Amino acid sequence: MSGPKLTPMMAQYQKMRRSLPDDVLLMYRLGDFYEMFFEDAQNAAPILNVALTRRNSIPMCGVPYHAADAYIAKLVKAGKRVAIAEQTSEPSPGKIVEREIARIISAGSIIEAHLLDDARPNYLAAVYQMGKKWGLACVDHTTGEFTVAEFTERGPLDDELARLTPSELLYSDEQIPAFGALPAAQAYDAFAFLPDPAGQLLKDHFAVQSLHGFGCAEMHAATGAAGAILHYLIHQLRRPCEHLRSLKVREDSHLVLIDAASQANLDLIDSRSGKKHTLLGVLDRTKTPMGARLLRDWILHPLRDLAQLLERQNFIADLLEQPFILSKLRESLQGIRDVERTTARLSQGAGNARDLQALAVSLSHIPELKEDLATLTRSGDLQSPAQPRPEQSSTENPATAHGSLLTDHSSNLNDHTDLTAQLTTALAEEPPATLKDGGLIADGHNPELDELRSATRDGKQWISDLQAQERQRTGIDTLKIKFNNVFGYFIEISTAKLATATLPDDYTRKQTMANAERFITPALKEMEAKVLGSEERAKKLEYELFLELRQQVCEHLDSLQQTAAAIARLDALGSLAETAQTHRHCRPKLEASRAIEIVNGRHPVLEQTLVDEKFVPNDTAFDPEDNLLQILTGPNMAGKSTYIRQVALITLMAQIGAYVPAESATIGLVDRIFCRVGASDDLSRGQSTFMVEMNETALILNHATEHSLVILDEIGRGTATFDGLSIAWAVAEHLHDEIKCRTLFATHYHELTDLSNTRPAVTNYNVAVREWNEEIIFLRKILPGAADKSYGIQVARLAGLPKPIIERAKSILSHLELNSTKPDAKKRGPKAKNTRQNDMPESNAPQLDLFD
Ligand SMILES: Nc1ncnc2c1ncn2[C@@H]1O[C@H](COP(=O)(O)OP(=O)(O)OP(=O)(O)O)[C@@H](O)[C@H]1O
Repeated sequence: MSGPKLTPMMAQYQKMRRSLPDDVLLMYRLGDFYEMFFEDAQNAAPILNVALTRRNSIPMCGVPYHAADAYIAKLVKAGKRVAIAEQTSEPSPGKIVEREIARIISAGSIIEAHLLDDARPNYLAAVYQMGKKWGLACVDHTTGEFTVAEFTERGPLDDELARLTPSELLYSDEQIPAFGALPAAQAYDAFAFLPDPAGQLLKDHFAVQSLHGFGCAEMHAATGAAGAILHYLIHQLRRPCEHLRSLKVREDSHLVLIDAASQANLDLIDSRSGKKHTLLGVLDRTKTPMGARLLRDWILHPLRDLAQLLERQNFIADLLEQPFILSKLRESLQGIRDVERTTARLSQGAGNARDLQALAVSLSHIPELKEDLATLTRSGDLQSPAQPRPEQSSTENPATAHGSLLTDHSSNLNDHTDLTAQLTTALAEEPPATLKDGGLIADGHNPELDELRSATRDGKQWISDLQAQERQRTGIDTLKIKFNNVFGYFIEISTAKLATATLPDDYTRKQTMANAERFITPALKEMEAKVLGSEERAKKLEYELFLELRQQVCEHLDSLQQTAAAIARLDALGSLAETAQTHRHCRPKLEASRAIEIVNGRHPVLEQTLVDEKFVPNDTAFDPEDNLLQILTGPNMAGKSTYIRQVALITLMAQIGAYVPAESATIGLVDRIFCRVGASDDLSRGQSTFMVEMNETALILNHATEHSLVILDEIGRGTATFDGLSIAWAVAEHLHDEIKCRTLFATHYHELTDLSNTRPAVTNYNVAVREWNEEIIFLRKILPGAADKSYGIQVARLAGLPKPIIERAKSILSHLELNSTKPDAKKRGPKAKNTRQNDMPESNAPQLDLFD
């Protein structure tokens, strides 16, 4: 940056700027403003919508410091990282004010509540590849959650990233080809990822001899990533990391794996039609942000572990048996704020008195929660534990399952009575958001503060009494005592009154206004010094007392984190119980089998959002011996996709421990759920409809096991009919013969129904419709057997296709049916031919010989 000679201040700026990575914007405190210069100013001004000016030909822009948060938020949302340089010395003549970078704010490390979504975590992740291992580490800096995982294939790593959707993703700057294209990816110093320095940094941070205690001593790829995150937070972003207390290994062998495409296809947490139309939208009745985040995590990470699932189910059952306790528990939770994020913020030296107050309010509800749990335990004990509940699996021990989660909750809920009392008595009723302007601490908490406050009050009273005295002394009845920031207190007399009055000798003229004159007296200034002095001292003292209180909170960091986690679990389970109660969900029987039996199952989301129609329930039965691959045919719009997704969602809900929308259900636990639906382009990755479809199908064929559940909605439609049908046929055969997984296959290829003739465990189903006066009536009922017709043209008419087109289509259809060589073609409907002729196809090529 050549140009005019730099002032000492600009030289200081340049030095600081050079110490930062190029893409970090530097906001540099200058009095009441944060200023940006050079390219930073040019980049930031349009994002912030502020004027770009020039001084000595240096481009600059600035924002007032008191409104900086909103501006920083805009920059972070625009994907920028922002360094904040604060003044660290008082201005003094002839000396340049010293400045230091206080912190760097980046999307993955923000802790400011207004920049965050309460209901979702905010992850900073790192990935690292070592040979055939992919390591992943993930920190939620807002809560202190720190996890690691390792993968032996790249696909599951990408799936987990899709679930976590980190706001920022670090990768080694030597591994750009592997990770550079991932969303939010950012290269970071390769050295920080090396197992030795990374492991050492982790050990130093957690003050442990080895990482064995965390179960990840041998996970070098993952701990490399974890070490790099810590390095980045501490050394580059300069963030306090006290609240990162342990490392947790995410074991995917305990989880039902759901790949990124299936997650999207099942509308688990996001959907194009909004949150209301997602599974999370239906299940989330949580009362606290912690509960909301946990429930979201459960939906993305269903469990395979029967014991854990039964624990969750039993707890929900207990709550449902005691509806009074359920509503009491939820009422208590209502009063609890984000203990997890508040504690994390306070432990990082951030947060204000309102955070302390929110914490105190939250903690004050813990005794009620504990009481609710105690009542549940007592009522649980009254029911004979020797009698398993009818819905329970025979493999469980009901007494243990009932007790352990309750005991767990109770013992992890620490009521922190002393801390709560201390905070409640110390804090003012309505403290401000600022820290240094006073008003934080309640009267009666600190004698010195009380004295200073009363001195201020007395002084102010003296000053206000002075007005009456001075009016009497001068005979001017309009004389006023006023205050401003420049002169402090002064006496103001209108020019008109002055003309006729004689002022006392101790009046000194201070300022002449258009219609008035301002004066001071030694007595007034003396009292002013006392008032302002004590006010200043009081503010300082309040700030110190606040820091003391914050420090006390930090001393309870571990137990507060533990309490927050227990609240989150109670809230998530309470929410599932409430949903079960409201929507008449039933407790599914869980077992380690390959069966699924659902009576009168409903689609959890659609049944809540249907407006004109009533949802029609349907049964499902999978049996490993003779009903493993179900082929579902039926007209467009009949309800095929809804039905097959409903089965996947019920299975998934059962495996987060929730109740399910059915009259009864038995779910043989699945290890993975695959859901491939419809054809969609992935233009952003430059893939055609057909390629996306085949990629997803390949993923299923390569990864499904006999314990998986596979939902296929139309495969092979993105290519020529014969090719598509052949692929669909071969896929179905492979799933049935080789993988032997439970599969629901919705298709318009009616030919596929012939598979049931040669395969023992293939069963055909169709969605019932009725024809009436050329109209089609959807009955939404799944019946055994193949569909007899497609009704495509009727549905097209319902959709509003012009009449001439419909008529023409009908005549083409009857011609096609007549010309088809397949004996039962007429019964089954049209078989489009792979032809480019404009008029009727002439060819008589047999369609199904391929498979006969
Ligand atoms: N069981 C049901 N009860 C009530 N309405 C239903 C039911 N199933 C589906 N519907 C309604 O029918 C609409 C179409 O359902 P769906 O998309 O499942 O049909 P489809 O057979 O898969 O159609 P296509 O073959 O064209 O993809 C849904 O949006 C819903 O409004």
